[in-house]
Amino acid sequence: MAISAIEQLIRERRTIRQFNGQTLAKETVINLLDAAVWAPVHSRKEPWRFILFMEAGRQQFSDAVLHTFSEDEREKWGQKLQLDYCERMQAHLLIVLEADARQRVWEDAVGAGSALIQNIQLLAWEQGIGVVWKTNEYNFDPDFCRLTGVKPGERIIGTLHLGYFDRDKTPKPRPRTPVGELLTCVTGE
Ligand SMILES: Cc1cc2nc3c(=O)[nH]c(=O)nc-3n(C[C@H](O)[C@H](O)[C@H](O)COP(=O)(O)O)c2cc1C
Repeated sequence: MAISAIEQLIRERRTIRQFNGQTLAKETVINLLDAAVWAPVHSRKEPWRFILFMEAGRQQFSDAVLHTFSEDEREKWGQKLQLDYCERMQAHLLIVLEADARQRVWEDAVGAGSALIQNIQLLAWEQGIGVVWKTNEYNFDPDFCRLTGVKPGERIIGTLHLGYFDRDKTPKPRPRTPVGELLTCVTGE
């Protein structure tokens, strides 16, 4: 049986960590976000906001990451970071949620935010744009938050790096467990 376009997209999408530096337009990223917000949300108020670093603004993001590094790490990784974050990657997008001490409210917000992130990843992939979704330690660093404009009371649930990539360098998929090994099916028979 032929698979649908959306199934193919879901199966083919891969996390991209190596970008080729081809210019990505700001409008393209905004259009991705504009569609991605149609993710399911279990609250009256959408729980998210976004901080986007592109073009010369990438330097601010890169500097904020560098700020969280030790002297040794800066020495070792500084140059590569500059190349990756300010030249090869085209956009850094922070997905920010309002923190909430109530477990259910928070988990609903993270669930909705995760659905939104997958929407972005799939829509981007469809256009040949690669994405890596990162949850680095720096997401929890108050200095990093301050330097990137994340407000007190907000939490970053994902940093997305976006950009074009060379198709022939698409990573091989990590195998998934066959569903038969994961599924308990109750049919009442
Ligand atoms: C919640 C979450 C956090 C992730 N954080 C990172 C990360 O910090 N660094 C990274 O390189 N990849 C990260 N990834 C990407 C996964 O490593 C990737 O999805 C996984 O290797 C499967 O590869 P695929 O997306 O190509 O199927 C994250 C993915 C998810 C869902």
